[in-house]
Amino acid sequence: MKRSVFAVALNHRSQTEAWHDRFHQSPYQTPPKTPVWFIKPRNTHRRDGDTIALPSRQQTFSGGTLAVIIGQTARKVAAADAAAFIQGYALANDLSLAEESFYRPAIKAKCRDGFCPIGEPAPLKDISALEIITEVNGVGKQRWSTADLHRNAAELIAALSDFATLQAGDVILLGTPQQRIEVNPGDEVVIRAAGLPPLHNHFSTQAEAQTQPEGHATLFALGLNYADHAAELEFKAPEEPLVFIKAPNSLTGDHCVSVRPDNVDYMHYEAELVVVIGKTARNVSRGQALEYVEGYTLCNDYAVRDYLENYYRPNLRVKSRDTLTPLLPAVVPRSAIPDAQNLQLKTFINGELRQSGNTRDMVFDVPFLIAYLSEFMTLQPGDMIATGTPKGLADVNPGDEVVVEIEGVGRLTNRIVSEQQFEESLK
Ligand SMILES: O=C(O)C/C(=C\C=C(/O)C(=O)O)C(=O)O
Ligand SMILES: [Mg+2]
Repeated sequence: MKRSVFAVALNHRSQTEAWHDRFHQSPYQTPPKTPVWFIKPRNTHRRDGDTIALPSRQQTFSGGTLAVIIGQTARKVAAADAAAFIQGYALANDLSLAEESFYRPAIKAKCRDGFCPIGEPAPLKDISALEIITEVNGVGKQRWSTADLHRNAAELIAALSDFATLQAGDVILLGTPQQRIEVNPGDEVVIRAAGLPPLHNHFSTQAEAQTQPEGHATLFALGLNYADHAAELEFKAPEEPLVFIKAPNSLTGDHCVSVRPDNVDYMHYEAELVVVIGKTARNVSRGQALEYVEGYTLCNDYAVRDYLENYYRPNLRVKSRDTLTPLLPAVVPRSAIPDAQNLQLKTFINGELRQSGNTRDMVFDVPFLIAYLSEFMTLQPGDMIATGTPKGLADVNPGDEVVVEIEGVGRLTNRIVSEQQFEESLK
């Protein structure tokens, strides 16, 4: 089944208590006002009974949690109505390396292969104070209650479905306490809760042979991968790639509309070269990286910057809203693009050139990005990397026609509509 697994950080009281002082200092300044969403992409998905390979040099921590399984399309659902959109619940493990920062997406810590096993679902009537128990090698190591979450399942469905349409089979992980449980090769971990099938996983140094995972292809995106763009947002160019993941609900195609939320000041277009992975890539060197590229396309990585908070920047509310990622479906084969690091990118608003740059100015080039990601996770055929945007951001408004273009790759047109126009088009 194709499904998106959304997860929320900092939803357990013990986490916000532990981070309280840090969240009043730089770069955070204030505690988060909205849920801090992240995505567990398909390479992390595993099932009950699967063996999970642990990274060799870093300590991994278990994060037993409850997964809410969505039963029907959910869009702008009020918390009071959310129960009708829940098909059931399952136990899950939001595995992670140590959480040292909440400032940028913790892809390296949370999105490693196998870092999200989810058990079999079951209906449950009341999850308001469900005890989630973690046992390692038969010994109880942790017990926590969903009563200690800041937001319950209904409130999270309401918050997420406000900007992201959820589909049947999508999953929301409710969060974990600050204290996590170490897991080591050889461990048997069982997550239990009354009324749900337990989730058993064996941990090892060896990965089991994986078939092509089910689930949506992952669209990785780069933040601030052009130094001139970083400067215009008053950032320094990054020293390590800033990777985030765009949720599938945000994707649209050529000649589609993108919705500008009401009452915002900054909806920015971003023309980006997109690399499409052609074959499974794990621990690929820079020298070999291009052999794993099927071809190239382009996207417009819209951002509603009013919604930026200094947590998991950029949060899904900024970049993964419905309709905010127009993507050209046609992929130009790698053989047709002799040098992906010398392509002109342009954005036109109502025919006027507003953004212009060249892929030669990427801070981290395509081979580097493939080598970097494949060092800690497996890239699968169909996965994509949106490589960041150059300088030249400007606000767009309902009625604007936005064209992004990359020489030799294509031209992608879309139109901005207001929320009201969009709602009317759905009737
Ligand atoms: O959103 C921001 O302000 C910066 C950012 C992401 C930027 C891009 O998507 C881009 O440079 O293409 C971030 O990760 O904070
Ligand atoms: Mg971008």
